[in-house]
Amino acid sequence: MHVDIVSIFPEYFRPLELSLIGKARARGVLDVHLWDLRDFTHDPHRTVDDTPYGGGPGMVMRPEPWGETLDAVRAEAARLGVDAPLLIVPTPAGELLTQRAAERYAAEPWLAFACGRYEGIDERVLLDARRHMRVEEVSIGDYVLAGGEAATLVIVEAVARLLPGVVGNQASVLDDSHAQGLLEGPAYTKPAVWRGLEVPEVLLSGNHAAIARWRREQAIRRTAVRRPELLDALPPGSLTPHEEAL
Ligand SMILES: COc1ccc2nc(C(=O)O)sc2c1
Repeated sequence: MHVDIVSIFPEYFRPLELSLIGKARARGVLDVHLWDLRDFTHDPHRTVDDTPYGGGPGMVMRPEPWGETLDAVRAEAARLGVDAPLLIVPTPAGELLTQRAAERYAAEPWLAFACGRYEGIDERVLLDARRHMRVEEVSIGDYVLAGGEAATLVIVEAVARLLPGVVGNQASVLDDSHAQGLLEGPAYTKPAVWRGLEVPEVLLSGNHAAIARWRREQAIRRTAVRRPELLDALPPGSLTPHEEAL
């Protein structure tokens, strides 16, 4: 997968050189190209923002540098044989990111991210981008960040870990919270007793069927308490009558 990230803070993405994603990049599973928006300005101060039409607080990101940068991103994608990357624009006004969306993004050959700052990007940038690319406006939660960079890091990590070969044990990806529409239950490791706290006996029993049953029940109970709406969203018949009663 190829990922383009446009930002005025490309150094914000140093974390993508570390750990799982850094290793995936070193192995060629993932290719990340950072674009500095200021490289596509033409004034001495490399200006990327201006006051909002209609007044109001803060500044809005100017359309010209964005238009030129996204043209360059598209040209690079075309040069490498991709007719149009999916452009993801993190914004508080976006659709909420879900695991299903991350799975959909993981199937794309090429993702581009437009990281806004200030009060956002001139709307015409998105309108123009939609003439040439699929564009999705995405939020990572019901809170507001200072810009799209942190959200882009979250989305890239949620997507990259789904790519084959990135996470060593692919089975662990399938059992993660939200992977099956449920929250993960509690996990334990050695020692069997720590500060007087014991590991649940079933996990020491070696009875794999009982362990699997216990883990699923724990996941259902935790989901029912913390995120009941996820249970409501499960496909009909996902829970047995016994599990429904938990
Ligand atoms: C100006 O660009 C921004 C500002 C805040 C913000 N908050 C996000 C979120 O997903 O919470 S994405 C995002 C982009």
